[in-house]
Amino acid sequence: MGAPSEARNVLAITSFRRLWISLSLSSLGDWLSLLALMSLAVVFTADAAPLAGHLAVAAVAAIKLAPSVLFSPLVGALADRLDRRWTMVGADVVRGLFYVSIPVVGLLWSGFALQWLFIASLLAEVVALLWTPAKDATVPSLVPRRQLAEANRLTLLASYITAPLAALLFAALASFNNVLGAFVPSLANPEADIALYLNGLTFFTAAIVVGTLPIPKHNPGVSAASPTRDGAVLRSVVSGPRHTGGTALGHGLVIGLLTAVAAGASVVGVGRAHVEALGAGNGGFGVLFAAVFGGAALGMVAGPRLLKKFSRRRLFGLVLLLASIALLFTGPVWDMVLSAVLVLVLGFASGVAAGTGLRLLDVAASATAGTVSEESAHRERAFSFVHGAARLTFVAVAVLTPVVAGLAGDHTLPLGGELEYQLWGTGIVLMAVGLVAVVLSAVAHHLVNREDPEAGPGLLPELFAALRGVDPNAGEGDGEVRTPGAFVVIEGGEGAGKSTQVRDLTVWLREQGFEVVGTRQPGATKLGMRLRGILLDRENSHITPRAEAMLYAADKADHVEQEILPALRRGAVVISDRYIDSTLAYQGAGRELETEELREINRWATQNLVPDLTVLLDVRPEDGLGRLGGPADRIESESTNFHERVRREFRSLAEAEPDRYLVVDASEPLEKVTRRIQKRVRSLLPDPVPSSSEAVTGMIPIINDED
Ligand SMILES: Nc1ncnc2c1ncn2[C@@H]1O[C@H](COP(=O)(O)OP(=O)(O)O)[C@@H](O)[C@H]1O
Ligand SMILES: Cc1cn([C@H]2C[C@H](O)[C@@H](COP(=O)(O)OP(=O)(O)O)O2)c(=O)[nH]c1=O
Repeated sequence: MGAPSEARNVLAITSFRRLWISLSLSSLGDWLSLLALMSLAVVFTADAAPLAGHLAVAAVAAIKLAPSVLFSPLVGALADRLDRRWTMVGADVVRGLFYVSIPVVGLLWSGFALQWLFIASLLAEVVALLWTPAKDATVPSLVPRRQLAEANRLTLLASYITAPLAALLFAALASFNNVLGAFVPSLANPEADIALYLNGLTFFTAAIVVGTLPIPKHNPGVSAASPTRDGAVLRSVVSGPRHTGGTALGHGLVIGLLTAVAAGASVVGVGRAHVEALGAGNGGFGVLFAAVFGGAALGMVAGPRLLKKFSRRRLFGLVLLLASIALLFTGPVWDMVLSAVLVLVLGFASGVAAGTGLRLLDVAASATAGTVSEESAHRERAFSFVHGAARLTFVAVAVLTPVVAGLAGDHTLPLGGELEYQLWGTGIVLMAVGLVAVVLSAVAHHLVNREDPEAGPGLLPELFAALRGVDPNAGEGDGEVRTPGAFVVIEGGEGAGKSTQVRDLTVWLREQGFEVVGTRQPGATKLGMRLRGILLDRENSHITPRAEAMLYAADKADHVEQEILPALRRGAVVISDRYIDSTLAYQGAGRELETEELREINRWATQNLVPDLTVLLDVRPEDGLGRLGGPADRIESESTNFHERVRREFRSLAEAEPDRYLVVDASEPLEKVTRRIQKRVRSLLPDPVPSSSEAVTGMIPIINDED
C-alpha cells in the first residue's frame, strides 16, 4: 500500500492522524455490526422456514452494503452544503444510537425485534451516506497536496484492514458468551448485542475525536476529488473500462480481480448459515470472516515476496485458480476446522491475486497513455474503476448467494444402506460459485498471459525453477554468465603484490600455450583510464562515496563488456588485478556504504560475471603500504583504520565462499606466493591447447594488456 515511511509522514500530521483514527474506529464498528446483524438475522429466523432465514441475511447484506455504492451520488450534493465537521459528528452520534437501539428495542419489544433491526440499520446507512462525502472532502483540507495520494491510500487501508479485526473480535466475544451472558441481558446470544453496543461506542468515540478536529470551513460546491469517493463509484464503473487498456491483459485482470472478490463475497454471504450447518455458531462465522479478510490482507503483503523469480502474470492466474479450487472444496466439506483452513487459503490466494493484479493493472493502464501525466491519471481511473466494480460485485454476490442458497434448499443424498450425505443449500452455492470461479480464473489466466512479452519457458518448468529459487530465464540455471574461458581475479590491499603476480601468472600460462589476457581495474579501457585518473587524483578530495562507487562500477561495466567478456568468449584465460571484491572492501567496508546495494549495482554493471577463482593476497596494511614507492594516491592515503576495514572485508568475503577463493599470505617470499597461485590455477584449467595448434600459438604471442 505504499512505502511505510511515506505513510508515517502523513500520519505525523496530527489532525490527519486523529481523523484517521476516528475513521478506523468507525470502520471497525461498521464491520462488527455487519457480523452481528447477519448473526441476529439467522438467530431470529431459526424457527421460520429455511428460506426466510436466508432472505433475512440477504436483506442485511443489501441494507449494509448497497446504499453506499448505489445512492451516494444522490446525497453528495446535499452533503456538500453542510458543515463537514458537524455532519460527521452528527452522523456518528446518530448511527451509534441506531445500532445501540437494535438490542434495546428488541429486549423491550421482542415481537418487533427483526423489523426494528432492518429499520434501524437502514436508517443508520442513510445517515452514513451523509457522513462519507464529508469525510472524503475533509482529507484534502488536512494534508498537503503532495501527500494526498498516500492519505487516501491510508483511509482505504483503514476501511478494509478493520474487517478481519472486527471478525476476530466477534469470534472472541462469541467464545466468552456464557460469561458475557451472565452480565448482559440479551436477545439471543450476548455476543451480537455486545457487538452492537461496542459499535455504538466506536461511533461515539469517533464523534468526539472528529469534534475536536480543526477542520477548515469550506465553500459549498467546491469539492475535492478523491479516488476513494463513494459518489464516484458508479460513474467510474461506467466510464472506467477504457482506462484499463482495452487489451487482453486489461480484460483478464478485471475478470480475475472480480472473480477473487466474488469468491470472498460468497463466503460472507452464506457463511453465517453455513457454519450453523457445521454445528458452529457466531464464533465459527467470525473465524470464517476473519479468514477471508485476514488471509487477503496477508496475501497482499506477502504477494510481492512470493516466488520472486516467477512471472507475475502466471502467478496471478495460478493463485486465482487456487482460490477458486479452495472455494469449490469448502462447499461439500463437513468440518469447521477444515472449512476455516480452506477459506484461509481462499483469502490468502485472493489477496495475492489482488496485489499482483493491481500492480499489473498499472502496467496495463500506463500502456494506453501517451505522456507521464496522462499515465498517472489513467492509472488512477483504472484503479477507481476496478475498486468500484469490485464493490458492486461484492454487494451483488453477498446479497444473491443467500437467496440462491435458500432457493436451492438442503438435501439428503442416500449413499446406499445406512449412509447418507447431507448437502446444504449453502454448500451447493459455495461449490457453484467455486466452479464458475474456476472457469473464470482459467479465462483470466489465458487473457493475462496471451501477450506476455517476457514469457519464459513453459509454465511448469518456470514454476519448478522459481520454487528452487532459480531464475528460469537464465538458461544455465544459476544466473551467472558462462563462457568457455576462465576468469581469475587477484585481490588484496595496497602493495600486496597483485600487479607482480598478474604479470608472472600471465607469462607462465602463456608459456604453456594458453591465450591469456592480463588486465586490471580500474583503468583497462580508454574510458577506464580517464576514470582511473579521476579516482586516484588526490586533488579530487570532494568525490562522495556514492559517486566513487558509481565511477568504479562504470569502469567495471566498460571493462567487462569491451575486454573481459569478448576474451572469455574466445576461450581465453583472463587474469584481472582487482574486481568487484575491491568495491565491496573499499567502498563497502572502507567508505561504509551498504554492501548488498553495492553488490546489486556491480552485478548489474558486470552483467553478473562472476570469477571462477579469486586469489586473495592477504597482507597487513602497514607492510603492504611500506612496499610501495612513490607518492600515495587518493585511496592509498586513507587512514590505517580504513585499510584495516578493507582487509577484514576481503578476508570475510573469502571465508564466505571457500571453494571460489585461494587465500595466500602475501608476506611470504615472492616465489613461494607465486608457486601457490600457479598450483591452484593450473588445477582449474583444462589441458593447454591441442598439440596441432601449439606451433601457431607459440609463434604469435597474444598481448592484450598494457603492462
Ligand atoms: N611477496 C612479496 N614479498 C616482498 N615484496 C613483494 C612481494 N610481492 C610484491 N612485492 C613488492 O611489493 C611492491 C608492490 O607490489 P605490487 O605488485 O605493485 O603490489 P599491488 O599491485 O598489490 O599494489 C613491488 O615493489 C613488489 O616487488
Ligand atoms: C577496482 C577498485 C579499486 N579501488 C581502489 C583500490 C586502489 O587503491 C585503487 C587503484 O588500485 P591499484 O590498481 O591497486 O593501484 P596501484 O596500481 O597503485 O596498485 O582503486 C576501489 O576502491 N574500488 C574498486 O572497485
